[in-house]
Amino acid sequence: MVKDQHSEIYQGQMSAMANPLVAYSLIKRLQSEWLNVVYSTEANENIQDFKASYEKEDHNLPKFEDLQGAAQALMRLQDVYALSVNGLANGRFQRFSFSEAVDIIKLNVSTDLSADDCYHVGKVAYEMEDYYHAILWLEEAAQLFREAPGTWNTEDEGSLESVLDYLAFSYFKMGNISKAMNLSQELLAHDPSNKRVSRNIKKYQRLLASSAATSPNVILQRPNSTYLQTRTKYEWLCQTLGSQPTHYKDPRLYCDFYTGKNQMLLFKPMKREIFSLEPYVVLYHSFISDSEADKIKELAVPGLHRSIVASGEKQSPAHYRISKSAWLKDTSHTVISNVDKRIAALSSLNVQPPYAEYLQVVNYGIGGHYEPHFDHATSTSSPVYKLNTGNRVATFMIYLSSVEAGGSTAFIYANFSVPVVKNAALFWWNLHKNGQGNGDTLHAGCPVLVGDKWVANKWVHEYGQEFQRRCSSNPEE
Ligand SMILES: O=C(O)CCC(=O)C(=O)O
Ligand SMILES: [Fe+2]
Repeated sequence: MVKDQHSEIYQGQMSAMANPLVAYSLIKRLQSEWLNVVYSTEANENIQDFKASYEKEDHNLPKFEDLQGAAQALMRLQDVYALSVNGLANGRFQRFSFSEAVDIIKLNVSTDLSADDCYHVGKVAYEMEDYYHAILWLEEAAQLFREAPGTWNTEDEGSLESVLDYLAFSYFKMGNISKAMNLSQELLAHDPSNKRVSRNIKKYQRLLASSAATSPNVILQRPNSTYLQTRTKYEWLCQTLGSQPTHYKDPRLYCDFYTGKNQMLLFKPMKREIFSLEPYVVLYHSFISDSEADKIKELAVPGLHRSIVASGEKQSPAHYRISKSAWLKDTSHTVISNVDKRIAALSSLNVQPPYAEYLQVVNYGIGGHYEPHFDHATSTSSPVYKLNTGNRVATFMIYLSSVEAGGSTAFIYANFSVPVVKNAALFWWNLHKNGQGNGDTLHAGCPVLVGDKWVANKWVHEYGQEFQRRCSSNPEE
């Protein structure tokens, strides 16, 4: 049966993996379900061959932390895009609008999640002591197990009993004792000899009888660990998927063919879309060609590593930036040096090292994101100063791919988001002309809902630009 499910997925195009539900269930099948099947009694025939071939492939298969990451990605998508868990379990991306579930995107390739898939997401949340998500996913798992009583698949790790056990404890932790008791009683009916559950029921009864018990109407709230001061705005900007209609109401935000002061551009003007004046943010359409984008991605693949962020003087991975990245030198290929030349022509900035960093290529996988941040250093000990060429004065960010949904670039305080436009480049100044960081540039890469997002960053530093960008003591400029 598992084999059939695998062939089903492999026969679909690779783009099926762009769907986070397909990606999650495939990772789960390869990580834990294979293991369950290999070590099951059903696998008795040809057991040696079966185990040997599993062990041979083991190092290529996703690890437990990959599965945990995929489950966390689903919960991130659920939160940021306000998706219903029931919709996700049915292979759909739905949001409630006036108490009606509405599809926010329809896909040709999707997959339902099994009861065990939902159980696993719930368990990942439970283990992080995130009872909010645990309850939502375990409720879905319990419902799916209840709908098919007595059926259990070899590849499953969970069962209705295990779901009820975790669910009851999650409700208990959230202060909803009567729910915890009802679920424990349901569990006891399936497993009457379970002494631990009987003891728990007695404890819940005592608590309910005493004044220590809290109201059963405790509201489920998202955990504080995902707290961000700007979260509501960030999520709203992500949900609109870029290009707010209000953006077009201001006549100063226009589109033109830009030639600047550069001869190269006179022959081939650049399509410029002004997104914002304060901070100054513009999108240059068709900044690179499809073949250049493909080449940059190809050059980056061997060097991709989990992205890191500055934390004090050091750099380390962080839950708020989930992606892989690689650095490409201008000398690594003519495509890279040509991109540098084009950036210099457009911005008149000096992008020669060490006045700019190498090109950073970033790939966001399922649920990949970069929460609100500044590109410039906000502390003097930041690694940004390692080049000894000052702070990051400007960002040039090229979209090397499109995405099917999500992944827009949200400017939180400036109140707009830019959709992913393949081959376009987004430019903005990070610093005021007096060298101070511009707080209005706070921005984020929204989680990728469906697709495989690639961008390339070119960060230009302050030094070397003295004649290109004159300083000013006016803090407004
Ligand atoms: O991916 C995006 O849209 C934003 C990326 C970003 O801000 C960064 O890499 O610094
Ligand atoms: Fe950034």
